[in-house]
Amino acid sequence: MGRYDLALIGFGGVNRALAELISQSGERLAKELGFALRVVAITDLRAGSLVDTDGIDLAPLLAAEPGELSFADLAGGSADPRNEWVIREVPADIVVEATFTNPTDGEPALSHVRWALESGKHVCTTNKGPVALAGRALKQLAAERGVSFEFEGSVLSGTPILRTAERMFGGLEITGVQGIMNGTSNYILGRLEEGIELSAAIAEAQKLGYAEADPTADIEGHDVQLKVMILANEVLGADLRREDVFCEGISAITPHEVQDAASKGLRWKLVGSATRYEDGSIDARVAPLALPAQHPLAGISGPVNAVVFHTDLLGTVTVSGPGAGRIETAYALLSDIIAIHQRHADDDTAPTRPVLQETHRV
Ligand SMILES: NC(=O)C1=CN([C@@H]2O[C@H](COP(=O)(O)OP(=O)(O)OC[C@H]3O[C@@H](n4cnc5c(N)ncnc54)[C@H](O)[C@@H]3O)[C@@H](O)[C@H]2O)C=CC1
Ligand SMILES: N[C@@H](CC=O)C(=O)O
Repeated sequence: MGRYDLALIGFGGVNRALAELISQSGERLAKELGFALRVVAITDLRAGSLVDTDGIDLAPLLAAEPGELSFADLAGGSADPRNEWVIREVPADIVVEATFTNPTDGEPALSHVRWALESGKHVCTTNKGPVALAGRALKQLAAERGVSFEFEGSVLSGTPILRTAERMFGGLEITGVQGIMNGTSNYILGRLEEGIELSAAIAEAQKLGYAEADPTADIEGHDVQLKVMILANEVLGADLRREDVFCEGISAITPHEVQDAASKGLRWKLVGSATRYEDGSIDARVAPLALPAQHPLAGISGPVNAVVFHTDLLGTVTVSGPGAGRIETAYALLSDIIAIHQRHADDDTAPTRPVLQETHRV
């Protein structure tokens, strides 16, 4: 049976959940999927870096409280994340990028992805920054190096919206997308409706693992802005920059407004949309809307998200499922790894790496 060696960049909620999945269910998954997974490197801003090309023993790391983890005193460990060295030099097959999303310039995640692709390694990421701001260039780089760049978790977490559109909508013309694409703000709007204060609702979303490290991105709509860019670029063939997407968040909406709307049968939702017009122009925006109960997005509650695709032959098609959550997003990474396997398992031109044991090949 083949095996993929992984380098995890960022060891917060999502990559820890992936490590847990590998540690607890690795054998079952290997039987089902036909390949094993092993973690050979982890880097984290706070914990440092840890490398073991024979495979890191994940159980003791997962037993430690996230805030207390330090790799400095472990064999193969350092207090320094050494991201570039780890990404370029450690013989991993797949680099799994799950550091903070930076909506302004995508860094440093953008560099992490670029270094990995330049080194001939596959990349999967849940980080929206590199995908939204440089997706086209990164896909080009991946194609040149004969590797994959996968990012299913960048929109709707583990709900396979990008792959559904790519693989299942052949022959359809998609003219627009409209959706609830942020679990945190949707969860918060629901809690405001129940009478919870904004600050308390944000704290809950953080504890549940839905919110960004800086929840401003969730509240002010920047997270959805990136997701609209990704969807429009992937599904509508657009090439949007951030300034092309109008953005207004939910920070100005009061609990009273949410409750008042609910009493009139309306639900406030943070809606992202992109519409392609006949002249080829695209209108893309993020804004809170008070939706009537019969709208397909009005009943989407909590961290659940949904996207309505407008198509020529089917009318509207709605995909709905988890939009945030550590385990749900780790599943997106697993689905990316499966996609890499499906695409490359038969490659006889696997990229060469500096230190490559035969067992690293799949
Ligand atoms: N949590 C969720 O529901 C979802 C998260 N995402 C995205 O996935 C990524 C990870 O999310 P979480 O794990 O929830 O975030 P998190 O904040 O729990 O973890 C991020 C980790 O990255 C580390 N980090 C930050 N900068 C680093 C650097 N330069 N080098 C090494 N490590 C670095 C931090 O120390 C932290 O441990 C984010 O980009 C987020 O936007 C995407 C979909 C859903
Ligand atoms: N903070 C984001 C996480 C997923 O992208 C959200 O709440 O949707």
